[in-house]
Amino acid sequence: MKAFSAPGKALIAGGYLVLDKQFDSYVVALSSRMHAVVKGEDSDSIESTIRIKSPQFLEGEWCYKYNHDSSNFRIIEISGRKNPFAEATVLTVLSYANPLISSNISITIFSDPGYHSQENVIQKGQFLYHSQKITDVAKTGLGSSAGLVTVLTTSLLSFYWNTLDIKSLEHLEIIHNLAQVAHCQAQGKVGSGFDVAAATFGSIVYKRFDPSFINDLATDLTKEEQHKEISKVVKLDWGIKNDRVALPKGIRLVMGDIKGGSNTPKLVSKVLQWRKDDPESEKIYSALNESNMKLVESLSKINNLVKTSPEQYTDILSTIKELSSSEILSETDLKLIPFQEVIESTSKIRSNFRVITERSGAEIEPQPQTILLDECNKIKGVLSGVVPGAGGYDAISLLVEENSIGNLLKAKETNPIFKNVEWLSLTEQDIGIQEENVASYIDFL
Ligand SMILES: Nc1ncnc2c1ncn2[C@@H]1O[C@H](COP(=O)(O)OP(=O)(O)O)[C@@H](O)[C@H]1O
Ligand SMILES: C[C@@](O)(CCOP(=O)(O)OP(=O)(O)O)CC(=O)O
Repeated sequence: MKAFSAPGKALIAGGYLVLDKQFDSYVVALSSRMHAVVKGEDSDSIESTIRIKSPQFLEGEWCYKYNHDSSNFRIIEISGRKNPFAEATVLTVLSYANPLISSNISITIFSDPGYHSQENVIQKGQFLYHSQKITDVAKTGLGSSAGLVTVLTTSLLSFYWNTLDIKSLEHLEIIHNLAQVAHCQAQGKVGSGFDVAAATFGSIVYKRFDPSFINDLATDLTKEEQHKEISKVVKLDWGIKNDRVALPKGIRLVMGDIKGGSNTPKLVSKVLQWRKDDPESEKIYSALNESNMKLVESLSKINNLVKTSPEQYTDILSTIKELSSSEILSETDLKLIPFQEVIESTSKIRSNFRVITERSGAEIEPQPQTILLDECNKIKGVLSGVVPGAGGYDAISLLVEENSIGNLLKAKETNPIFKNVEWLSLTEQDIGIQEENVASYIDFL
């Protein structure tokens, strides 16, 4: 038996731009993780089974069978149940590993509470159990399918390859590329892949791959052809950027779930159409990119400060704790410059998002979110706040001095503007795929 986990994500800079491979984005990996426990044995039957259980959801079990004598990798789910993400992952890893002998594999999935709505649940240990099917439970937007696909890819591959080493960058890239293929095939479209990249590598500055790596994959192939095809594509250098990052010590990411929700594909299609139609769009994209990169740079400056002057840094944090963002901006102490740059670049990211909102009609930072974020900025210790990812009414992400979290809780109690906000109990955990101790899941298997 082995166990692995992969993190959820928040895209704090680079929404929409990340769809285009000329732009970098900043993705934070979260402490809400998707887990998988895998066990399996070889068998001498012609038929192999891969059973995937997700006991936190009603009817959360899918059993895929395939026949070793068959000329192609065709798998069937024995009771006709659908889980496109599980199915595409099984098929992709199977065609890559091309096992010579049959096996029976069982994988149990556990997802941390942050991924789904916490209504009508029973808690067992660290996990929440829902009374509905996975497709009927509301999501919070942390990227459950990317987490699932990535952790499933890792678990299955670890069964077929007992030399799999998730500490090796080369192996991680194989996991990543396979997971991207499976995720795009299950979604029926090739997105930017930032969620799968964060699930694999952790917090990163990310630049996407060329969609042709996946779009050009041939279909209707024999087993040998399919194995060759996927092996060739997985080995290629996809040219992505996945530079590891982490938020500076003492600065916490806080996610506020907004009771509302937006439809990412609809927002994306509006923005892409606007980008084609509006002659000003390239200028606006370029200004947004500049502010994104300024944010990345200022966070990196703060990280350097932590390393080079740790004592001074502790003093700066205790100053910040007492100030709102506008008060930080009016300070003249030179040591505060990188923090002022975080505030200014975030403010520019937001104003560019508002320009796109107005010109495209896609509600990325609609007015209620503007009011909410402006109100957050008045709270002492809150450095900055944005609408993460595609924006809209899904969530807000704040960067907060770690001892000031109490100020947010107080605001929720006293200020009616925060009525629809639920502060999620998660934070950054910058590590991607990691191996876990099987013993911690035994009670739930
Ligand atoms: N814990 C889980 N167990 C089984 N399947 C899961 C789990 N979490 C996610 N999935 C799969 O991912 C799908 C949700 O994907 P999607 O709609 O893209 O949401 P998200 O934006 O969270 O990735 C589910 O319907 C299911 O197929
Ligand atoms: C617009 C985007 O660049 C970012 C969307 O980020 P979200 O984090 O909002 O994504 P979902 O979880 O799929 O809703 C589209 C993309 O990169 O695919």
